[in-house]
Amino acid sequence: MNYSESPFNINHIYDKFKLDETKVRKNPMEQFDDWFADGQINETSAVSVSTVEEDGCPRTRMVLLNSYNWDGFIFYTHYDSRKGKAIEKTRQACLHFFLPRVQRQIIVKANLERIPENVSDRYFQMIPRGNQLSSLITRQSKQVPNRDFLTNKMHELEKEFRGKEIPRPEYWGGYLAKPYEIEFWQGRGDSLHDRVLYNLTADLEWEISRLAP
Ligand SMILES: Cc1cc2nc3c(=O)[nH]c(=O)nc-3n(C[C@H](O)[C@H](O)[C@H](O)COP(=O)(O)O)c2cc1C
Repeated sequence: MNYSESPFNINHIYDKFKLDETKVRKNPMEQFDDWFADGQINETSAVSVSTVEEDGCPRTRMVLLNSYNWDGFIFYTHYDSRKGKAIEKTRQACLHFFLPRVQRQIIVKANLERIPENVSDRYFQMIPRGNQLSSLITRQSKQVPNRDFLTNKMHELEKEFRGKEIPRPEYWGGYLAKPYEIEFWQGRGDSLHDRVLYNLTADLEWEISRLAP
C-alpha cells in the first residue's frame, strides 16, 4: 500500500471567523439562526442525516432542510424508507451541516418525532405535482427492476390523477428533530479550532462548554 506524498488540503488556512463560548447565544437554535442568517448553510439548505441501523453501523444521506424553529429542525421523507425505519425504531438521528465558505460545521444529536399530519398534508400540497406523483410510485429505498418501471408508473399515475388533487400518502411526511446536543465548530489558524458544545440538561437548560479542537 502506497500513501500519498502530496495529500489534499495540507495548506488550507482557517482564518475567517472566531467562536467564543462566553459570547455565543444562550439557546443553540438562536446561535443556529445567526449562522443560518449568514446565508452560508449552502445553496439548497441540505443537511446530512445519520441513523444507526440494525447492524449497529451508522448510515448517512442528505435531505433538504424544510425549516427550523425554536424546537428543532424539520425535514420530509418516507416514513418507511431505510432512514425512516431506523428513525421509527431509535427515534434518534444525527444531523450534520458543513458550511465550507465560512469554515464551519454544526453537529446536532436529536430526538425525532413525526410532525402533525395536517402540517405534512399542507406541505405535500405545496410541492410540485411531479414530486407528489413520484412519492406514490413505490416505497422509497425499495429495489426496483429498472428506470422504465419508474417512468411507466409515473405515466400511469399522471393519467389516474389528471385533473384531481393528489392525496398525501400516509407513509410520507415530516420529522421534527429536537436537539439535545449541538456543537458549533469554527475553523481557526494552527488547527486551534473553536468548538462550542450545547447540552440540554435534565432541567431543560442549555449548558455551554468549549471542547479541545
Ligand atoms: C441535496 C439532496 C437533497 C435531498 N433531499 C431529500 C429529502 O428532502 N427527502 C428525502 O427523503 N430524500 C432526499 N434526498 C435523497 C436522500 O439522500 C436519500 O437518497 C433518500 O432519502 C433515501 O434514503 P434512505 O434509503 O437512506 O432512506 C436528497 C438527496 C440530496 C443529494
